[in-house]
Amino acid sequence: MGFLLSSTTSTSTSIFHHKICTVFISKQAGRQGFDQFGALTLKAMPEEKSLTITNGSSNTKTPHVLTVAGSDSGAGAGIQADLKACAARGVYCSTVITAVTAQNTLGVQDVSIVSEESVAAQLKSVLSDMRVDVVKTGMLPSIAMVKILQDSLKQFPVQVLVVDPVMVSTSGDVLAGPSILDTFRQDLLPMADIITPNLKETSALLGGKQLETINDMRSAAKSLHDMGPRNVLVKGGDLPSSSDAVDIFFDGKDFYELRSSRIKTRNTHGTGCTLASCIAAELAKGSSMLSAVKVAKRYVETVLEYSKSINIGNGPQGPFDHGLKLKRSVCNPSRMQKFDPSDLFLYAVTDSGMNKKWGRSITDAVKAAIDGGATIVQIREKDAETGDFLESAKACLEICRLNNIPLLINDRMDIALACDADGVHVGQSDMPVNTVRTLLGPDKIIGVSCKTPEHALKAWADGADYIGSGGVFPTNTKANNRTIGLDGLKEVCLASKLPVVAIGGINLGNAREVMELGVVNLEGVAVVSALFDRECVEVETRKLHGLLKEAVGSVKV
Ligand SMILES: Nc1ncnc2c1ncn2[C@@H]1O[C@H](COP(=O)(O)OP(=O)(O)O)[C@@H](O)[C@H]1O
Ligand SMILES: Cc1ncc(COP(=O)(O)O)c(N)n1
Ligand SMILES: [Mg+2]
Repeated sequence: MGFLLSSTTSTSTSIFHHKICTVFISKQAGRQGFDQFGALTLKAMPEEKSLTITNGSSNTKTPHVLTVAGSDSGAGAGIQADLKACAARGVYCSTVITAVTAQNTLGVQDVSIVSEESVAAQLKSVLSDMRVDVVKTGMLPSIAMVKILQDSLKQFPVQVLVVDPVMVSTSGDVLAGPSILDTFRQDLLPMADIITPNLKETSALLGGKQLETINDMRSAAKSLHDMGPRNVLVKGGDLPSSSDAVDIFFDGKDFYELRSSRIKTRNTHGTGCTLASCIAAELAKGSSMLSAVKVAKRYVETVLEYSKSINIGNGPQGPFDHGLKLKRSVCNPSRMQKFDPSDLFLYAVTDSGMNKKWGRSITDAVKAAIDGGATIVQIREKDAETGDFLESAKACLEICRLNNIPLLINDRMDIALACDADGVHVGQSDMPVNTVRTLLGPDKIIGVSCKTPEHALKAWADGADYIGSGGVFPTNTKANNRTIGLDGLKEVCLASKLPVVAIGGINLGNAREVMELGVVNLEGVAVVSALFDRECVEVETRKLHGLLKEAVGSVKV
């Protein structure tokens, strides 16, 4: 994905742009950094006009955008897009609904305008109580609503106003008629810190001006700026002559050409609302205007690319996936069922050293363990490089998913997230369990190594799903690992509110003793050497599986 920004002064005659990866070029000198989408950026510079939000105690303030817009029943645009965009960008979003539209991927079927009293009351409710940083407007379907907004903001001022002068949807349907134009020009635009019209809206605001080239967009941005807004972003999503998606940003002094690749997709319904909300969200977080616009554009490009093949509705214009989650659950379904403690019955933990010693790949090792009856797999690659570890994890995950066996990653939460593994197993000195739970979310499996009843109780309180307790017997796999013995294991099991898997030196010779401890929450054994430091993993796993079944007299499918 390329994305380029170039800057020229308003007096310069030509816009220059260099399509070199993701480097932004500015005539102004500034510090370089990377934004959250990986693009090299120029940090806000002293001379750059900044709309930085100053919230006294800004460290503890939750950034808050209020969107004043119409509802879209198809949830691709309008209020629904604004809520999703703000959520995706980590900003709280409250809502004032100005109209209820019946919309889908075919277009707009009905518009019902909310009463002026209700809009005024909604504005008052939110603005009088909640500390709103940025107000973002979308569909304002009547002159009265613009006036109400103006009055409300006089009574309850906010620091920034982002105006998306919605008039025509991407589908071409009219959402605010031409009678509103004078009010937009005279009242709304002068209040705005930034306006974000699309080409049709730009043309309408300028009395029907033809817009066919990037130069036309540039002069239009200047004309709109003359109407009073502090900044103008003319969006070129619909510019037919351009193979890239080019927007022109003008701050009254400099023009910036924001260029990204044009994603080939039908799923562009709501791009305008999303862009404006994302700008508002970044401003609420304290960004300067130019950085906010750059991040928002990159966000739109990223979500369009990610969502290009999702399939919602039968019409020509589909919505996209603000949260970057839908495709994963459709194309790469994770194990949908919840964690089942009986999965811990025969827990195979890989060891890169042993696989190397026996000349087998990690995927062969995992496959053999599953064929022999392993009921859960953990990949433990202490020495692997991150890139190699990720590739191994992805390959093992494919095998595990085919066999409906959960795959956990030892310690490396980043690897688990990157490959969408079923969970992680952490030790006492790894990332704290409550942090792992926050980062992995409620659905992933988290296991913790515990040696004491105190560890076990903490694991439960912190949100783990199971504990691994040991080393039960002496083992070579872990240096300096205190052995707790069968008594220690039993003590931990009795204290634990979570299911337990025993670990440490367990093999065909002692597994029976472990399973016969007679504590209900001891679900199984985790094994490294007894499976992987052997010539034939499948045979060893099968033998251990048989022995465990005999020991508990139950069958694990
Ligand atoms: N196919 C696309 N690929 C990449 N970016 C796009 C695409 N379509 C629109 N955009 C971007 O989405 C944003 C919204 O633009 P636009 O579609 O022109 O506005 P609106 O949705 O209000 O009609 C702009 O930043 C534009 O460049
Ligand atoms: C309620 C509502 N507000 C705004 C738009 C503009 O949508 P788009 O971003 O597709 O131009 C819309 N279609 N519906
Ligand atoms: Mg659009």
